Amino acid sequence: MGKAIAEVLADTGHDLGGGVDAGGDVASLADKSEVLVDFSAPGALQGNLHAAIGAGIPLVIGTTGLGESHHTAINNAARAVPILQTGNTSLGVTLLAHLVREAASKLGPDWDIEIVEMHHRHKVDAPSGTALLLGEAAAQGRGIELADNTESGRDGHTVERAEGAIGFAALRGGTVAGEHSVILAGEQERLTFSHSAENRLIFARGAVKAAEWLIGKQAGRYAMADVLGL
Ligand SMILES: NC(=O)C1=CN([C@@H]2O[C@H](COP(=O)(O)OP(=O)(O)OC[C@H]3O[C@@H](n4cnc5c(N)ncnc54)[C@H](OP(=O)(O)O)[C@@H]3O)[C@@H](O)[C@H]2O)C=CC1
Ligand SMILES: O=C(O)C1=N[C@H](C(=O)O)C[C@H](O)C1
Repeated sequence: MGKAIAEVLADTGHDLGGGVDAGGDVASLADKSEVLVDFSAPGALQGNLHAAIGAGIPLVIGTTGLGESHHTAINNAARAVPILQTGNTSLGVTLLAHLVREAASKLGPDWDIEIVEMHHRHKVDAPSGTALLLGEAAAQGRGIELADNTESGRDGHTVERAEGAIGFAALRGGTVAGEHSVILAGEQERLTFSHSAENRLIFARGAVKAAEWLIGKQAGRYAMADVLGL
């Protein structure tokens, strides 16, 4: 993603302050930057939050595989600086989440919701951040807590799917940039909402747009839907 963002920045005329890999000096980078963009690994989050707060600059977080403690740390840091965190920076997925929330709010709990995703062989986290974002949108539409209604990886199950559950299935292979489908399965009918990322540049473009939008905002936690006015 670092390379994709550098490519987009070159096209938009922004200056790239630099980049850090694991063990890099993110605090020094933040000190000479207007905004930080994080596509790395959950282990880098704490250092990135400290760097953004230390420099008093906004932070865009695209890193996935975040757990509850990471989200608590983001919420705390967002009291000091503006932070936008999202499992997917693309325009298409942001709109898709909006549509899924709407559909789930209109259809009753007898419509089972399953989320299927496929990514390249190098991806380490599952389900993807996007799948979780879409699951969260479906749960919000349905008025339930995702954490209490998730079925993920049914290997070894000998029971029926739990009523009202939101199911997740993850496939990995090849060079797939990102495929997501949300299936709403009712009695004798089925609705499928899908998004296909043909290239990683869509995520980079969205991240740059988010960074541009975040500069000058008040401290707080933001999402891609705020950038797109959804
Ligand atoms: N929100 C979105 O729209 C998208 C999110 N992503 C997410 O972004 C993340 C990165 O994806 P991708 O670019 O494919 O991954 P890569 O593995 O290609 O790159 C990760 C980069 O982060 C660096 N890194 C790893 N750990 C740390 C650390 N502790 N401190 C600082 N840097 C670190 C790595 O450095 P080194 O090489 O030294 O290990 C590497 O440069 C993933 O979580 C992915 O799911 C990806 C695409 C879109
Ligand atoms: O790791 C990736 O490649 C991607 N990660 C994000 C995710 O976890 O959903 C976004 C996109 O699907 C690509």
